[in-house]
Amino acid sequence: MAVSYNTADLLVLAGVVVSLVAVRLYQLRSRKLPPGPRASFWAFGVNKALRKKPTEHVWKTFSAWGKQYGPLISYYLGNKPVIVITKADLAWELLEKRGDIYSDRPRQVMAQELLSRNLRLLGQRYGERFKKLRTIQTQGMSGHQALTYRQMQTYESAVLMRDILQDPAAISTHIQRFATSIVFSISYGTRIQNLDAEIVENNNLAVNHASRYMKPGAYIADTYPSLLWLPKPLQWFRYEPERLHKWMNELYIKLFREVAVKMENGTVRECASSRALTPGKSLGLTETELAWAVSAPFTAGVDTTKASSLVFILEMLHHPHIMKKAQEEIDRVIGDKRMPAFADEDQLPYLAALMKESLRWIPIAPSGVPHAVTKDDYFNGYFIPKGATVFANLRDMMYDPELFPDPEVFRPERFLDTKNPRLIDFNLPFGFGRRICPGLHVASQSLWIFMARLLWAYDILPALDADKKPVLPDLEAFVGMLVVQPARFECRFVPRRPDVVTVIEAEGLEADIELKAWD
Ligand code: HEM
Repeated sequence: MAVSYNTADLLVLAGVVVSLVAVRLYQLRSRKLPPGPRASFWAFGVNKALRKKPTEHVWKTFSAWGKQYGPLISYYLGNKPVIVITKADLAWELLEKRGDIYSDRPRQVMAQELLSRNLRLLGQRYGERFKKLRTIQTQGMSGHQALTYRQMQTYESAVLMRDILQDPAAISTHIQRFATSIVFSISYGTRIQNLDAEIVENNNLAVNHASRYMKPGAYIADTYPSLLWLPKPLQWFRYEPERLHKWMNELYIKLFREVAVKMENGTVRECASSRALTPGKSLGLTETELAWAVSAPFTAGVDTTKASSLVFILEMLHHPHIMKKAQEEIDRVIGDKRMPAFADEDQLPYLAALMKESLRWIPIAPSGVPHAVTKDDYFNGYFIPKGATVFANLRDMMYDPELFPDPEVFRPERFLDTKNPRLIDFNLPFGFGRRICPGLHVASQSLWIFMARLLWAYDILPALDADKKPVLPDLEAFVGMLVVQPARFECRFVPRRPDVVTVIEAEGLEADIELKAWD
């Protein structure tokens, strides 16, 4: 039945809309948002401090604002309120304890809606689909499940130590291969021997596109989503992400279907894809949703592991006395006839503390990954409006003198002496609440075995200049946006004893044989 409206109906409708908008604007103006910079009218709501240098790391701006306005800050991006938290206890209070309303991600027109069609977990809006996609991750990477990857991580780290021996200058590439192979084995049951493989290049490209589109304030459609009301042919900004989406979709589905074929042939190695393809385990998700779900470890797990490993090397170059102390512990427990293994973990408390301090001193996700709030909320007398983006500026939290006295000092002992359960079980680098990094157990295992074996095998020494003087890499030179890593630097890896080489070669050979099961 056709419905017709008369002028009076339309006027009433317009009146209701205008009243609702007016009430909302009144609420936003009259309720007290946390303090912070306010953009001028002529800045069209885009804060000038963030506009000036779009490539500058936002955590630095947030940090400066924290000093000026306090630990809870607000500003506007377009007409969207953004909250920034710079103290961990406030973040735990909001993002963890009130996780039922602080677990959304901000609306991302470019990265999530156009490029990923709401399929990528990292930017996934909170809701039923998120819960299912997240379950796929937690099932595949829980603390318990992560234990089953230790064997593969042990062998991959043996290969990594041998790669460093053979070509130390290519350390960054070796670590990337190590990290890539681990996440690929977890997702698809297949290892990666060579980064030149087309499938790796394509996945890297997909990740690069995703992080490019996630940059806050970089795209006008993110600041002004109302541009989506334009007729489609006039939405110039959607063509490229939509074209890339099609390509990414084909990539992820192809990888997923290859596992299905292996399952039919009985040649599959258990992995996230095979579990998702097992009858009764798909949680009612479509093939496309599952294919994107199992791709998540690649998106979020390669750059992060690589960045943390490079950061560790950088920190050891700047703190040789701490490297020595950790090596003394390792030598005492392990000796020189074999490399450290996961079974030694409990006997290496200093190494465990060193790993935590390494993640604290240079957090590789310095401004965290933004959450969003799904209901109006009040905190400490401030109003936090529904829909606000919420950044937890991890870099500030790691340098909070109340939590970490003398925060500028690199001192692993702070994690040995502590009785604070938050520092004993230190997952602050991995985020908060229902969005906490689901890969944290896998990542911690990769980092632990890498650090243990690297320190057992090598002295990490600065590069030498033409006059044979040591050159320390710059601690301020970092590249990246959401995840940052040290700008390219040079250093030397010197085998600590002649028999180290023999052990590395023998364990490398054994790893080659054992890893054939993942080929
Ligand atoms: C040292 C290495 C790593 C660090 C520091 C790290 C850190 C983080 C952080 C801060 C978040 C956002 C949490 C939040 O929103 O509150 C995150 C999310 C995520 N991480 Fe990691 N991560 C690491 C390694 C990994 C690895 C190895 C994997 C997979 C194997 C992984 C998979 C993910 C996924 C899938 C998400 C998105 C979760 C969601 O949005 O619900 N991460 N990570």
